Amino acid sequence: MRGRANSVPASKSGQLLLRKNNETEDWFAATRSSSINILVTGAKNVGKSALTVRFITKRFIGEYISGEDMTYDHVISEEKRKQKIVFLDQSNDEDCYKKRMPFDDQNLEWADGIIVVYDVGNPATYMYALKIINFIQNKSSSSEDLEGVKPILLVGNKTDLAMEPCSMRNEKRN
Ligand SMILES: Nc1nc2c(ncn2[C@@H]2O[C@H](COP(=O)(O)OP(=O)(O)OP(=O)(O)O)[C@@H](O)[C@H]2O)c(=O)[nH]1
Repeated sequence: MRGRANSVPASKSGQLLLRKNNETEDWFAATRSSSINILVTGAKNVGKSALTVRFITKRFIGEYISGEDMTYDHVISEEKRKQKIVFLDQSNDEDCYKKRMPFDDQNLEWADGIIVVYDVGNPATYMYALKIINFIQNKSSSSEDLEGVKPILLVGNKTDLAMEPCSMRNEKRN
């Protein structure tokens, strides 16, 4: 564990409630009816937790729990209307490329949308992300439980690292 969950600040626009993922059947049922649910998935170490916390707090911070499944509750307010969004951030393990998928059917049924993250500097994580998207699309079209095709967002993360050699080259030129 690299982060300190208690020091994650609340966002100005809503509430950040972060907890270790210990959801039960009741938790799935309750959140399905009361919130917009987002599954965050992808290869290990691509920045799933960092990206989720950055979206909620608007800042890149190192103070979050990494390497564990987590859920984050976030409330957004728009025109006096409040909407709760729950993120399920699933940690992956070293053997993730060998395993079929990092989530189960229940996770997929629960999700209203899926964010698939890859590291722009690591092609293997991109190939894995495509595999995940392919799996979800095939599953959605063949399963009645999934209620049609879910929106999927493919996100390339760690762009700052990918740009580094280029900007260093430019500095040398100037
Ligand atoms: N430079 C840089 N580092 C990042 C970025 N996003 C995440 N990291 C770092 O990458 C490492 C992994 O980030 P996590 O958010 O824990 O990755 P994860 O995908 O949740 O990892 P697992 O839970 O182990 O599957 C951490 O050291 C982060 O600080 C980014 O955009 N840029």
